[in-house]
Amino acid sequence: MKLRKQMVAGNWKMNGSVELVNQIANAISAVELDKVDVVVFPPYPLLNNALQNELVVGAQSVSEHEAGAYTGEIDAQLLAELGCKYTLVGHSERRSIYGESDEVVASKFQRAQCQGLIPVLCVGESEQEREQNLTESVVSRQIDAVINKLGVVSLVKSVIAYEPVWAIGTGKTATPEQAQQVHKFIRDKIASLDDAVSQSLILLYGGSVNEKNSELLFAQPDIDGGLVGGASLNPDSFVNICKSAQGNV
Ligand SMILES: O=C[C@H](O)COP(=O)(O)O
Repeated sequence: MKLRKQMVAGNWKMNGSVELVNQIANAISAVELDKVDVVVFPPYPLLNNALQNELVVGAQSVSEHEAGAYTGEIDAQLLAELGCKYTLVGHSERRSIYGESDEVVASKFQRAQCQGLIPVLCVGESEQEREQNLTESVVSRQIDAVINKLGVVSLVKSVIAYEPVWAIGTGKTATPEQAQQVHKFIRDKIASLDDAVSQSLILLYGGSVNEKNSELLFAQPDIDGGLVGGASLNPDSFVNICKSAQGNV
């Protein structure tokens, strides 16, 4: 039994359709939403459809800037006005493909919170960094960028998703023990600064989560659910993953 309410988030990345929004909305009615928070992160053009279907919704990224001359960027204020509750910040694809630095990610985190959005801060090491035993220092550095800018209390209204880069979209999931080890490291690190913040913080695991491995991953004491990519595009799989989280509460 866990005290923290579990959470399962589906990051659709640059996938999905109006039809998929409808299918997911129908499928989710089978989940006990008092036990697990279910959130979908569709591409921006589908946010409104998802909201109309009464899904809890987040954006996949957000601008660090206030509204203005930033062609192609999306303002946190507008996302909040639309009805989004969450936004991802620092997903590894944003860091590696679009060059988002720890500092930019921390600014996005700040801008999101200023507008009442809950940032889901994504952290995780590459395969090479894991082989060099740098997992803890990489994850620490990524989290410290936020703590140093905004203080540990800023984590109260946030979620952290540990997503080892080598497990994203590869089918190579971290074992429950590997994932738990890093989640415990993160929780202990934050506890050393503020125990209450640490104990209430939702920590998600992401990286090739599917309906076969989710139950064991989510059963780990410091894993509070998952950030699911590929498997969140299949309504049956996504619902089964959500159901595997609801059993822990
Ligand atoms: O945000 C989700 C992660 O990138 C995981 O994606 P994946 O489940 O397809 O490995």
